[in-house]
Formats: sequence, C-alpha cells, structure tokens
Amino acid sequence: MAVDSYIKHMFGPGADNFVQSKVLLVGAGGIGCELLKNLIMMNIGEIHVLDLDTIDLSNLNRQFLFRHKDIKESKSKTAIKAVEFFNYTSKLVSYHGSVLDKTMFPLSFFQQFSVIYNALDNLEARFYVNRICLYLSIPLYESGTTGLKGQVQPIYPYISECFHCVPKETPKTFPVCTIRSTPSKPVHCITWAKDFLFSQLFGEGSPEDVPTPDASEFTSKGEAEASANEINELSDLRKLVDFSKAGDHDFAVEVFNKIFITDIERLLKIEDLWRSREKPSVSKLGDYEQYLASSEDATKNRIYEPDASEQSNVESIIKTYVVSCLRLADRLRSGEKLEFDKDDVDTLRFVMATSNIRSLIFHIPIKSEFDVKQIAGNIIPAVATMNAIMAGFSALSSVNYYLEKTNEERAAKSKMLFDSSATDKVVNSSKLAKPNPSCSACSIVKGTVELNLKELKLSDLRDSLIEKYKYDDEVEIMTLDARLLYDFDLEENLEKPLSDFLEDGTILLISDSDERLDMIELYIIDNFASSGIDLPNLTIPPKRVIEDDGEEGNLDEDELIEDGLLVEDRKDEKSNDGNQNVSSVIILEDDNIGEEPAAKRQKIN
Ligand SMILES: Nc1ncnc2c1ncn2[C@@H]1O[C@H](COP(=O)(O)OP(=O)(O)OP(=O)(O)O)[C@@H](O)[C@H]1O
Ligand SMILES: [Zn+2]
Repeated sequence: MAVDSYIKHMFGPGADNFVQSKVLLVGAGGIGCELLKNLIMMNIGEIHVLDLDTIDLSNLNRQFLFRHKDIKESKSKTAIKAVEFFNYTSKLVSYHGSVLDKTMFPLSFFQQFSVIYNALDNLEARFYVNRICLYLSIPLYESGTTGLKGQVQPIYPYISECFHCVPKETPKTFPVCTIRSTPSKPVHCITWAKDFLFSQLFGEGSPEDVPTPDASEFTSKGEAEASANEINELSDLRKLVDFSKAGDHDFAVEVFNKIFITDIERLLKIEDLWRSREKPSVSKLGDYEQYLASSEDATKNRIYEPDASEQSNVESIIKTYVVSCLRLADRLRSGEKLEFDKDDVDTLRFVMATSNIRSLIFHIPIKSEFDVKQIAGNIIPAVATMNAIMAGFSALSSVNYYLEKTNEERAAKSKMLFDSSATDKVVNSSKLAKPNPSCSACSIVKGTVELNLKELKLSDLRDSLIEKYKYDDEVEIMTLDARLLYDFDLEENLEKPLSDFLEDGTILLISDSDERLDMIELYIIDNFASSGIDLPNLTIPPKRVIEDDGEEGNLDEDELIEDGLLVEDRKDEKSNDGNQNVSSVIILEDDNIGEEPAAKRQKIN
C-alpha cells in the first residue's frame, strides 16, 4: 500500500493535516536519518532537511541512509537522495549549512514551517532553535540520546516548558590545579593537552588573549607563579610556531623541552605539592633526547603511522608528537584556523602523544589513540537502536500536532518520553510541564523589528523605545550576549549608526532603568527598504521580583496551578502583537539526559 493510502486508512480525514504540513528537520545524523524515514512514512507534505556536516566513516554504523561511497558528501543532500526509492509523495528539500548561520537561515526562513524537529548533538544549536521557535511560536520536537539514554520533548512555546526552562548539566570540569600541576588520571592529562597546550600553541586568537587562571584556583602561591610563567613562555613558543619555517624540526624539540623538562622542573621545586604525592619524573621517557633527534628523518615528509603494537612505546609516542606538531605548524602557517577535532588526525595525535608523555611523567597509565579519541571527544558511543527508538517517539508524539486543532490541545495530549532506569520498564513518560516562570528564554516578552541599520542611529532607537513602551525616563539597551550599548551613563554611542553594533539577527534586551517595567527582547531584522522604526505592539508586565525558593525538581500540583495562572497572565500581556501569542512547543532533552526533567524552580511574586 502506498504511504498516503496507509495514512488515510489509519487516520481518516485527519490524514489531510499530515500532507498539508511543511516541516523542518534540523540534523541528519543518527536520529535525523531515522526521523526523515519516519516523517516520509507519515506522508508529511514537505520535509526540509538541514545539516552542516559531511559524512564520516564513523557515521556509517548507525546513520543507515549513508554508504561508504557517500563519505565526504553532504549529509542532508545524501539523506534525501538515499530515500528516493521509498514509495512516498512528500516533497523533500535539503540545505547544507549551520542552522546558526543567520545569512543562510534568517528568521524568515523558519517562518515557513509549521513544525520543527531537532535531531542535533549540541546545546548551542538546540538553544538557538528553541529561541527561534519561541519568536515564531512554532512547535518544536526535541530529541536526543546519550548511549542507552534518550529523551523526546515536545515544546509548545509559552504553553509547555521550553528547552531553556530546565538547566542543563554542563560537562564535568576539573580544578585548574589538577590539570596544570597535579594530574592523577589519564583524563587530566588529556584535558591539559587539549584545552591548554593545544589551544595555546595552535588554537585561534593571540596567545596573549588566553586568560591566566586566578591565583585562588591554585593551592599555593608558588604553583600559581609557576603556572603564570608557563603561560608566558608558551606565548613565546606560539610566536615561534608562527614564524617557524617549513623545515624547522628544532621547533618541536624546543616545545618538548619547555613543556616536559623545564616546566616539570619548575613544578618539582614547589615542595608542598609533593608531600603526599609521588613526584613527577622524566625517567620513564628513557633516552628522549635521542628519540627526538632520530625523529628528524620521519618528520621530513611529515608522515609517521605507528602500528597498534607500537603505540605504547615511548620512542613511537615521541615520534608521533614531533610529526603531529610539525604538521599542525605547517597548517597554521598556511593560514588555516585550527581547533581540536577528534576526527582530525593531526589534532588527535598531538593530544594523544602529549597527554601520554605527560602521563608517563606523572606515573599515570597511558591511553591508546582510540581511548584518547573517546575521552577528548567526550564520546559516549551512540547506540543505533536508541536513536531509532527516540526518532520513533519524536515522530509518534508529533502525531498530536497533526490531529489536534490548537496548541493547547496538542500540549495537553503530548507527553515527554524518556528511557527508564527501572528494570521492568523500558520507557517512561510524563505530562508536559508548564514553562518555568523564571526561564530567561520563554518568560521574557518578545518581538521582532525591521530596521534600516545603516540609516538609523542608536538615539533613534532609544527615543522610539521610550515613546512606544512608555518608559518613564530612560532605558538600557544590551545585546543578548551582554554587550551594553546604551544606558544613562553611556551616551557616547548615541549618534553612531546602528550598523556599528547590530546586524541581522542580533537580539536586544531592553530594560527599564527605573525598574518599573520588565525586560523585553527584540529580534532585529536588517531591512534597508524599511523607513522609520515600527516597534511591535507589546504589553510589558511590571518588573518581576525573583525569589529563589531553593527547591529542586518538578513543581507540585499547587505550583503547577499557580504557574498556569502566571502563564495565562503572560499570554494576555502578549496578546497585542499578532505573532507574539502562545503557540505550541516541543521540548527535547540534550546530550546530558537525566531520568526526569529536574528544573530548579523559582517563584515570582
Ligand atoms: N549547527 C548545526 N547546524 C546544522 N546541523 C548541525 C548543527 N550542529 C550539529 N548538527 C548536525 O546534527 C547531527 C547530529 O547527529 P549525531 O548526534 O548522530 O552526530 P554525528 O556528528 O553524526 O555523530 P558523532 O558525533 O557521533 O560523530 C549531525 O549530523 C550534525 O552535523
Ligand atoms: Zn523556557
């Protein structure tokens, strides 16, 4: 049976809503490939697929639309080609680019979609799409897996929790002193090699920009001083990289001597550090000077491929270090911008070799290239079945979108789905929670405004804001990333054109210096054809006082009711502006998925 007849058979007249919808799928990786197949089987009218990446060998085990011949091809384009033989009627469109790219995907691009499905692997892009969906009141179906954990969250903007409502766990961090002076585990050395050494020697930006850790982050004054010296000297080495010549093998030797000999000797002098710890020692590096010298030949053509049995051998580790160091210096000199990428063999091997040399010095077990890749890339192996299950739930939970009429009804029928840790239960579900009233994404009144940024001055915008929103006296204008453009103390920008500070897609936070009205958020659309300033109709609520009630976890029944009232209030306040009203949203959990959503709630008086 063709897909369309099958859907008609299952849903009767409701099937028309599937075929009349135009949806966006962000991410064509593990979950995205599965979800594309599901959406096609649901006979969705138009499916647009967006992904920034190309296919990698390591994707093939689970991203079932891709084959070996597709390596290096665009994921979104290949995914669409791969489903050509399905018996479907959906119109498919692909985009190769980052969803964060405002030139390629301005706000107006997202407006054409009735639903957005996220199948992403990082928080930045997830938060971004969540905010776009809030601006446009588009339901969002968020999905994510981490190993054997997974979650699907339908987000109906302003009706249910948004992706930002619940604080997300951030990756585990280690104390600076452990990383810089007293590592005791392989992960400490790998973090040092990746986040400190690699980024200072080869990373973007001037070495002087690298912040020096605060002295309070170290256990002794001597340690803080040693660390500051290390950083200054590394800056000098970075300059050497920039000015080194292609045949310059000495550079790698110089870096080695500084980081593994001089810096360690400096640490050894801080006796306090070694009272209860084994002192670092270069004795396990054997005849390292000889190894460095003999690596010169291998480095001429910049190729060294140790086989697996050699990987733990010190001579091989040092050769790997030298070759990767020189290859990275070559790339930097040719103008390439370098950042650590687990799939970039030069950056991976540099981190593997330097972390292992450091491990040998600190009496820590060394790790294979495979292990370093997992640890440095923060990889939790993806499980194909889990991706398939969550993609299935994402598609299934969105069926409510197509069958119900309003977002309120959709939200009431939708559930959040997540894996269960109970042995007798594989999947758990919970009703969608109300938005967190102190969420900095969905609790702030939002609007969009088209401005001719070249023509208008900051003073024009300030005056219009005061007039339109009836601020008593002054306003404060800040960008979402906390750049202050104007307040009563900062007048120097007033006569400058807006294009000096803003671009298409900049989000401004406007607050009231008198603290009478609450903050608002304005999305700037640069339009050279627009004249004047036509600010959106927004009703700004009185300034809120936020009190932390110190409670963790979901709201109890009473709080939900209280929240419900607050949400209703907010809805009314927003109702002046046509597209600022409540819409439906789907919330996804991200890489760090917990058993249940655990928001830290704050009450608003
Ligand atoms: N800003 C973005 N814009 C568009 N697509 C993105 C963006 N960020 C991530 N993605 C895509 O989201 C997808 C997530 O899929 P998945 O979690 O399977 O990751 P992967 O990169 O394919 O696999 P792995 O990380 O395990 O190597 C990837 O295809 C990735 O390219
Ligand atoms: Zn929110």
